[in-house]
Amino acid sequence: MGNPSPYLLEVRELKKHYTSKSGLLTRKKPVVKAVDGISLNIRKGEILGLVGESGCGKSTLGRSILRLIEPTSGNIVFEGQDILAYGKEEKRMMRKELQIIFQDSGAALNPRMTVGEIIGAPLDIYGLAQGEAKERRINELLELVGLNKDYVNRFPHEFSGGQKQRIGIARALAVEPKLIVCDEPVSALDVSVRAQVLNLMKELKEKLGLTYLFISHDLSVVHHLCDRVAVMYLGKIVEITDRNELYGNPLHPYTKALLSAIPNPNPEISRERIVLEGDVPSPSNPPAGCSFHTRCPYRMDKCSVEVPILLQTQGNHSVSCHLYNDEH
Ligand SMILES: Nc1ncnc2c1ncn2[C@@H]1O[C@H](COP(=O)(O)OP(=O)(O)OP(=O)(O)O)[C@@H](O)[C@H]1O
Repeated sequence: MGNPSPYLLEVRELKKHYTSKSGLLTRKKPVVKAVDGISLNIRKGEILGLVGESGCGKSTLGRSILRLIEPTSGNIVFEGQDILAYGKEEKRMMRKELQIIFQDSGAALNPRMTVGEIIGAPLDIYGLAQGEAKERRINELLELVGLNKDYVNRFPHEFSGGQKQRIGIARALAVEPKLIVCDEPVSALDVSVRAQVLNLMKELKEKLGLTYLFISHDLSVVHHLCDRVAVMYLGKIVEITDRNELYGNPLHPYTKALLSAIPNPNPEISRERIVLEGDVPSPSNPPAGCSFHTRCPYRMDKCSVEVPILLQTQGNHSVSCHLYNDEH
């Protein structure tokens, strides 16, 4: 039976609560609500950006989608199948469809393996190519990511940061995945090579019909690449909409503050700088009501009591904030 849903991936009410080991001796174990009830969809061929400050739960969400971390509750539906219900073998096969690219590609590459061995390993694991066919495929993958096929016998330490990230991308592509979770893939790179790697990722997406969940704390990078953007704060999505809508008409005070911190290339458009008060609260003890209210310049009395729902305001634009919930 085909997949009647228009979405490649559907995440429903996903939670990942970590139970800290340091609480073993105390009566109540502290629970870190890293992902706390997230719902989102990704269409085939789309790039969904996921932004938010450090510690808001972006990586936990990305890794939970691949089941590299087991979620606490919720549903993850990929091509119409609930992947959280998968057993060991189904999960192994699922990893062929869903791949990840990490920020620190250097650390993710085995220093004792040659580039050919690194890229060839997934081909062996899934029995995709052997002998000459495997060699051809490795060369093809190197070419695809813009690396010379003569590099095949070199080791990771012989490459620059940008080249290592290209090797990581080639390894992820080896199994012909449908969805790639890109976890801060250019954050560790020099500014001069960032654009090259981002352009490569965009080209590969078009050429191979890929779909990305693109995690970044850098809103300029997300603007360059993504079709839609989800903004995350303390384990929850606070706003999600099309890229141009988010950058042109941000609704949530947190999104407005994040955008106001990006240097403005056009001096004719003056943007009010919103400075947030205080630090991000701990996800093991999030504030009651709207979790952003402790830092929000527009907070009202009800914000410290009631949790706002993620409400669709117009078209594709959803926001969770009492300022808008009251209007609709
Ligand atoms: N294994 C773990 N055990 C307990 N807490 C964890 C664990 N992994 C992450 N956390 C906590 O969960 C929260 C979310 O972390 P996560 O790494 O997902 O955030 P992030 O938005 O990706 O941050 P960054 O951009 O810094 O990587 C943080 O408070 C973090 O300390």
